[in-house]
Amino acid sequence: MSSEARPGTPLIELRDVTKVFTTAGRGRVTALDGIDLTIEAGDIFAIIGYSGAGKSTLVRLINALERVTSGRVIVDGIDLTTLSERRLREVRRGIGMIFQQFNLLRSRTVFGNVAYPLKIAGWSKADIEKRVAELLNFVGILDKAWHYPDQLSGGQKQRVGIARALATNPKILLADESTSALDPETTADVLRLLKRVNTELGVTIVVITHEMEVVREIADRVAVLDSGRIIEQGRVLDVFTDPQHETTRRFVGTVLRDQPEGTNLERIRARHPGRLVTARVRDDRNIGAVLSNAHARHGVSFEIVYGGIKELAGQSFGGLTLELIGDDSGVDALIAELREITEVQEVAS
Ligand SMILES: Nc1ncnc2c1ncn2[C@@H]1O[C@H](COP(=O)(O)OP(=O)(O)OP(=O)(O)O)[C@@H](O)[C@H]1O
Repeated sequence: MSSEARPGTPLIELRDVTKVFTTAGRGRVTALDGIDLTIEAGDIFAIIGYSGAGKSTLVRLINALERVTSGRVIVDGIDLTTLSERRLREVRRGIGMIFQQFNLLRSRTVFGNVAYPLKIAGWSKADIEKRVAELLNFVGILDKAWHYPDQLSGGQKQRVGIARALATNPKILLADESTSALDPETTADVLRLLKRVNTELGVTIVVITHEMEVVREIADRVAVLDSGRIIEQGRVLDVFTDPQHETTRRFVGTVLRDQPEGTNLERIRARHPGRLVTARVRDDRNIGAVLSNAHARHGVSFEIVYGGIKELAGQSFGGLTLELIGDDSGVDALIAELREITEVQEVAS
């Protein structure tokens, strides 16, 4: 791999990639079907999908642990589909990887785990010591250098995993469900560390996840994978704001929880008999101005009955459910006015 990849230039490209497994029990399984994907240098790119969508297969094609059935995988300008096994091993050295279950060597200390890839790469003892100290300092566990993995918490183990993955200065870090085994607070710590890996070290990160919260926290761009196909991709803000596909809407819904459902909705209904609407809230859509004039203009008052607003790519984003109290024509007029600036959904009674 060349040593420089300029931000904004394509670093990982999949062109019309299909991967078919032939199995004894299920016959031919199409794990990936016509995938077109470009990941640019400097990005944190998330690939999200439910179990079986094809995420792991996609990762294994990027680090050349699997070969495509058809199509091309180009990493840093090199077409992996044409390379010999020996050359593929070299390419793999430029790609770090972290895992859900950390995959540390239990018989080695933290130092030994991080030193391992450097030994294999033939580094001198002095260089290894210097590099490992630097890495452990960066991930914040220098004081644990002589501990064994079993003596560490999940978050500390993943820090070791990150230090080990970065040891040989890879340009790309693949994070496969890297926070799925961690509690929410530790997840947030590890995601913050990955963000530093991206901004301070310039490493391009591909995050594989089934959790939209992870995408919201860390990613610049996202591709949604469903049954081996990419059904949607783009900037995280755009995908969250305007999801096109039902699967994407379900993922977005898991993060925002901004619309009342089920027993929540029943409880709200029992207390608020008026018409209920959910309005999309975004920094650039000032629904407050319309609502503050609602009584004067339409004879309608309102009560906020439910809401979920999150920070996303530096903006506030979410939904507010309002009970609108007034006669039907006034409420209709207010909804029409709100719809001029944002999406408004009437909650079915
Ligand atoms: N080596 C294999 N042999 C046969 N079928 C496979 C193989 N690897 C994956 N598959 C199949 O390909 C499809 C996609 O699997 P994959 O593991 O890539 O999905 P995933 O999104 O990573 O799911 P999970 O989150 O459960 O790991 C599934 O139907 C799976 O059974």
